[in-house]
Amino acid sequence: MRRKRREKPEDVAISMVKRKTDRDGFYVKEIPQKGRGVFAKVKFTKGEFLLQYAGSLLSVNEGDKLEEEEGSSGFRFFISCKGKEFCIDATEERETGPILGRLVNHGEKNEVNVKPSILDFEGTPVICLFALTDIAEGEELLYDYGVSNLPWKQQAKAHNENGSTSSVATGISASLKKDILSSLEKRVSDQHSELISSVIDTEDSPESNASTSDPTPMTESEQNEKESSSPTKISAEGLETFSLVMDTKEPSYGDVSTSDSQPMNANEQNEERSSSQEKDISTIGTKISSSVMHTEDPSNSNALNSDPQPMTVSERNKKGSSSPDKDITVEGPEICSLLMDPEDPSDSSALTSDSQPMTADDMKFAPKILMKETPMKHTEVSSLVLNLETENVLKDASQLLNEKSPLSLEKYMSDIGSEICSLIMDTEDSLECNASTIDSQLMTQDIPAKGPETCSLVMDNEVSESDASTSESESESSHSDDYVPESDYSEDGESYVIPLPRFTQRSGCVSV
Ligand SMILES: C[S@@+](CC[C@H](N)C(=O)[O-])C[C@H]1O[C@@H](n2cnc3c(N)ncnc32)[C@H](O)[C@@H]1O
Repeated sequence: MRRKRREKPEDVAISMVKRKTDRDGFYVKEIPQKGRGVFAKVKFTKGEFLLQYAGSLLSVNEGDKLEEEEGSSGFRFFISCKGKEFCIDATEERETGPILGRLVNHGEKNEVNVKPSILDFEGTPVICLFALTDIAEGEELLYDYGVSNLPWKQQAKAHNENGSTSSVATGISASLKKDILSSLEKRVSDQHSELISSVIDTEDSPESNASTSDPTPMTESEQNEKESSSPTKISAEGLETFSLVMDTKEPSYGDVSTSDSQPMNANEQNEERSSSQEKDISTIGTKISSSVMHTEDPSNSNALNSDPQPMTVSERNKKGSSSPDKDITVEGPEICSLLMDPEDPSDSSALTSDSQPMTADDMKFAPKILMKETPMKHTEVSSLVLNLETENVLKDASQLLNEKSPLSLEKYMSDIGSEICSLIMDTEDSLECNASTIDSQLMTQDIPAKGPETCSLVMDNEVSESDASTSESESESSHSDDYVPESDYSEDGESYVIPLPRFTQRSGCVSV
């Protein structure tokens, strides 16, 4: 008996296109980080027709216009068929018809199991997906979108390399960054109010004063000795010496406290201890976030209005050498200005018009956070990171405060300085990496516009090796069980198949 000849996959494809429906054997599942994906419910053999990528057929100009106006939807593919270019736009989510093809996700070279091809169906190009390998039950269908530097890849890479904070600043548009920033500002400010109330509560409670538990206030000579001693010794003394620890570690601020010729006497020391801890924590949050806000928005004049003791630089100077925070306070505007973009003259108004420099209390925490010079290059990013970190600082400081643990609080505050510096540097690295990503995406975007033959460049680079090695054997075995569509007119002269390299997506799948 003669064995029935197996139907050619492209004929199966055309008959499914005619029926305007998906074939059975697939299901859709949500995948973390990817959205929906299509999975095989049954086994499929290499070469089999799987699904149609159905959408509206547009001219390249129409597709380009939509890309420009709406950004990339992730569902617009620019293809070429018989020397002409088209766009198939599957952005619209349909209820009926072939709806699964558009949900197939991108896969890396080593994971792809699907091959897209373009068939000519009654003069109209259609994208059909064929099995590139045997596909097991439960396997996700994946094909190569033909776009290098896919945005989600960059984001995942940055996330892996730098941790979650960096990814916040990577791959996001300026407007999104602005939104994040303003929402962070709000959160920081809310958190700060919460912290203030918790500090007030803590101060009201007699047993809760962590600093008063210090049993041995220093004498004047002890205090003098302390001023010149090692960071380790100083840091063990208590919170008020925290700025000395930081100053010693950071030479450019060494004069802030070590030049202070008016050490505190024992009473002052005691008083300082009893009030400074909670106050420092609560005010530094406002100051840092306000500095960021001022830097971002010169018109924001009420950010520091709640400061109970604002003093101008000249007021500070008039206060005389008896003021232990004189030197520190004079430094305030300068430090704030580190956050400003030196190349943007409009920024200077933000702080020159601000008559409320940081106080000495603020400086105990501020120098390490503010002094890093790197952020001058990317004020916006720095502010973002500072906002994030301010929020974390406030949260953690609040927790430590609740734990009434001055030493751990001191250590924590000391640690965060360097963490923030490296975060800012990481973020800047990511930003640079992102800039080059955007460049390459723009290049990728330009390539297909130059003509059908250049469309293949993107795909060629990605799949040429594996594809070239299989295409010949595929052609040879085009009528065998292993049949995979080839790049020739079929026997009836109607259906037309273009191999992978002609299939490319014009731009990244996610708007950047
Ligand atoms: C053609 S759609 C695929 C279906 C999509 N997952 C959904 O739920 O609608 C392309 C979009 O899916 C996401 N995507 C596809 N492949 C991905 C991958 N490997 N990793 C992460 N996201 C992916 C991207 O958001 C891309 O813009």
